[in-house]
Amino acid sequence: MTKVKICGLQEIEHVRAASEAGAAGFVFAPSRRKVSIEQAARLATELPDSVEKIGVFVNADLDEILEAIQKVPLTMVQLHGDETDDLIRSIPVKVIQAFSIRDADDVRKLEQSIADYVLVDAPGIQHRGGSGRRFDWTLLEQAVIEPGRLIVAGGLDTGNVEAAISSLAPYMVDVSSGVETDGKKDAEKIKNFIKTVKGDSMQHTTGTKEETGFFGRFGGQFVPETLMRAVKELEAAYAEAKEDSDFQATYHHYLKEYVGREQPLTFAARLTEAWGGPKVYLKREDLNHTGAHKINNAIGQALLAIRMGKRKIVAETGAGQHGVATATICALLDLECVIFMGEEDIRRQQLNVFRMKLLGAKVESVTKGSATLKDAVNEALRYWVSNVGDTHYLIGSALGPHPFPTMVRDFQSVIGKETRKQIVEKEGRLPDVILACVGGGSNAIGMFHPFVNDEGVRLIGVEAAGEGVDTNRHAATLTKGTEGVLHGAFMKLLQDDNGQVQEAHSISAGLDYPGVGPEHVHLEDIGRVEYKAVTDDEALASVITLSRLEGIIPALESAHAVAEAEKVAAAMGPEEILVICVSGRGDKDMATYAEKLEGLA
Ligand SMILES: O=C(O)c1ccccc1NCC(=O)[C@H](O)[C@H](O)COP(=O)(O)O
Repeated sequence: MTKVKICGLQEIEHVRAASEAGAAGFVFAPSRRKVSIEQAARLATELPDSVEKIGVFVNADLDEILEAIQKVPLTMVQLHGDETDDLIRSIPVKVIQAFSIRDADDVRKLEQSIADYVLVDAPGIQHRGGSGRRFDWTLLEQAVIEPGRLIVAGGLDTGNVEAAISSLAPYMVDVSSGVETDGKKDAEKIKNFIKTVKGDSMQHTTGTKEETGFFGRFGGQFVPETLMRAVKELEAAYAEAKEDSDFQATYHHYLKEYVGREQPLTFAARLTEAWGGPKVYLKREDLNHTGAHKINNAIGQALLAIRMGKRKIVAETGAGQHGVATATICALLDLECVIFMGEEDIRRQQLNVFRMKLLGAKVESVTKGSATLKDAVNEALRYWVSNVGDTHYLIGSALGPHPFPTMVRDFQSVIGKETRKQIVEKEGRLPDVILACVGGGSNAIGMFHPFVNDEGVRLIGVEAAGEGVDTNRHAATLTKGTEGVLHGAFMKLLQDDNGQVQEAHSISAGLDYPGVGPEHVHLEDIGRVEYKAVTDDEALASVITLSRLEGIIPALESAHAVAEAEKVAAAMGPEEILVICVSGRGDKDMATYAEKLEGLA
């Protein structure tokens, strides 16, 4: 499906109108539409991650382009001048090279372009682009250029864009003048242009229909009638909050002042040397207040609950990290807090149980089923059904009925956004490989989401193989599971032939879950993310590796990502870059480490 770029944005209301487009353009070249880097950075915060942020330059020097990539941050760069191939090669994000089309010679020039995309435009009048004029599309009939690289611009509007698409079949259409009235952007025209191009099929471009809660075929709202009202209320409240700059500012205030963000992307020098392959970087979610990534989501949802007038929170917890994060934020914001936790996990995570109680939460022990995370989610959902009037269910992973998977992903995307900015600052380019552990999948989806459109970045999720994926004691849902409904969403899960949910096993309580977030299932389905499984023993060995080489004792969950990273690194070269998300620290796992690693540690 053809993507839309709205170019020359300068005002917040127009940026918001462009939020359903595939791309937004900021002009840094001389023009009446010119913006400063600082202005573009402010405007870009209004756009969802799914929208490409494109900087338009005319013969700018590399330093200016790099500064804008870093500060806005830009995901693509559009060059409208006489830029050299050397400059194009030095740019660490995807590049669009613009060509003015007057005759067949111009068409031959664009065929030689080394850029990722070529943009065809009418010759400028006062400036190099944004003229509002069309060029002769028939000149492109003989052009040798893959449609997947072609972007059409120049004099497009709602009246002619369908004809441009049917005659040129481009990857993207680009408009500026055609969505303006009296030389200023017009929000209605922007929305109409997007609607005209995308029509009813708008949601299919990424293979997701997030506003209806589906990622491809996965997700949805499979809940009893008694919960439907609460789920719909939450959906509407989150849709509003997401667009509300005051809500976003409050959320980011807590991330900075309370959680301690941004967290470093630490270069792991000794690990790099020991593995003898790529440069290894660690994204340090272990340094967050409360010790793991879980607090990023707990803060967002607690603020949303208050916005909805709900001052009681129910949550589930496996390893206890989400329970502690929830109890912490409830203490801070004076909310009543009930946490459901499996009896088996209470035994494994004594320290976190005490922390939750100390913070004022009520911890309810769940003895049903395997007495682990799945059973805790069941009980938390039951509690929510009975108390839905004044209680918010603060789910801890990218699971559950819509809007939970999208909402949790959005709150956790701070991990990937920071990583993206930091690696460009440190290395001037994006990494080759990123790994994160997957239980329900929240740290992984938060890390992966800002990179999903970067085809050159290999994304690897690591599940728990427990005692081996060929035994019946593992939690490798994506590797071994089959499609079905669990906890309100269509996903992959471990189930028997009668659809009965099977018990999962992992030494790590946070990965010990028989389902997985629906967006991960979709990303596996379309082949964008690879999912691997690591055994209990391999994870334990990596706890020692990271502790001894970097002085970082990881959580058992994060150690799974480290173990797979070691295997992946073996096939990589020294010029390559690998990033591991260290989702949490190992304090909570000390009893397990003392028992299992005695004699080794
Ligand atoms: O918009 C400008 O003023 C501009 C100035 C210098 C270089 C590029 C510029 N704009 C790029 C674009 O807006 C689009 O790529 C395209 O040219 C839009 O064309 P149109 O819809 O005809 O305004």
